Amino acid sequence: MRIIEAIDYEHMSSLAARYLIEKISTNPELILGLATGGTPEGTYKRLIEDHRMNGTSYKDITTYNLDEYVGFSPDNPNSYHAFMYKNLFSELDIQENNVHLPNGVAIDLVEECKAYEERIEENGGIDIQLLGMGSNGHIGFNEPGTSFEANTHLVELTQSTREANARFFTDIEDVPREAITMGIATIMRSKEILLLVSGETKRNALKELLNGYVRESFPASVLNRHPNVTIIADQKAL
Ligand SMILES: O=P(O)(O)OC[C@H]1O[C@](O)(CO)[C@@H](O)[C@@H]1O
Repeated sequence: MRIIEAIDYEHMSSLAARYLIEKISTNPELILGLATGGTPEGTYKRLIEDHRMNGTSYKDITTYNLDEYVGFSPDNPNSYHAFMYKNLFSELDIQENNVHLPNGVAIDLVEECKAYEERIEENGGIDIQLLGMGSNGHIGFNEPGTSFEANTHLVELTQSTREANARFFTDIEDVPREAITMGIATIMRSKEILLLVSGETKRNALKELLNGYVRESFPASVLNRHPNVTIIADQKAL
């Protein structure tokens, strides 16, 4: 596990963007795993800036997002589909057919999870997965206690995650109770992982991850078993 120390959120975002741009430049057909939440927003801003200024192209890039709320269709402004289009995709030359997120309004949600997993496999797997981490150690929406064997699946969100995500909603009651998420096993099959950690609220979680004790009660600890993980963390988190 490599750790890159950033001065602050802005610096972390610049380093992460540069890291991804280099990967995209080396492999224009990269299969990129993406995350939502506050952590990667700054990185996405910088990818957009670079696309405008330097013309880095995404036309042959394929993306798979980690998760989506159950019951939210792509046109719901609080869906992760909408988040990704607003914060990244609408500003890039990415092809809509190459963008993948779980369908939170699928009639058969279990079948949707299976199909999502299969699509990733058929594409040859994720080359690099961008991750944030919840303060309880969740990655994607894999809450503490999730089996490390889990593939893409349906989850019930914990109260702490709903509270943390309530800032994106007008009322906590509007935060969904269920989501579809890539599983820990899905994430671990990525060839490479880039984890971003910023701020004091993540300091304890990062400490837990770095102490190397791997356990299902702290999902991010599984990253200690992955052969190719880079963490970019800012000073407040370190
Ligand atoms: O980046 P944030 O908003 O702190 O969230 C942490 C993690 O929790 C999630 O919101 C759950 O999916 C991830 O998208 C994110 O990486």
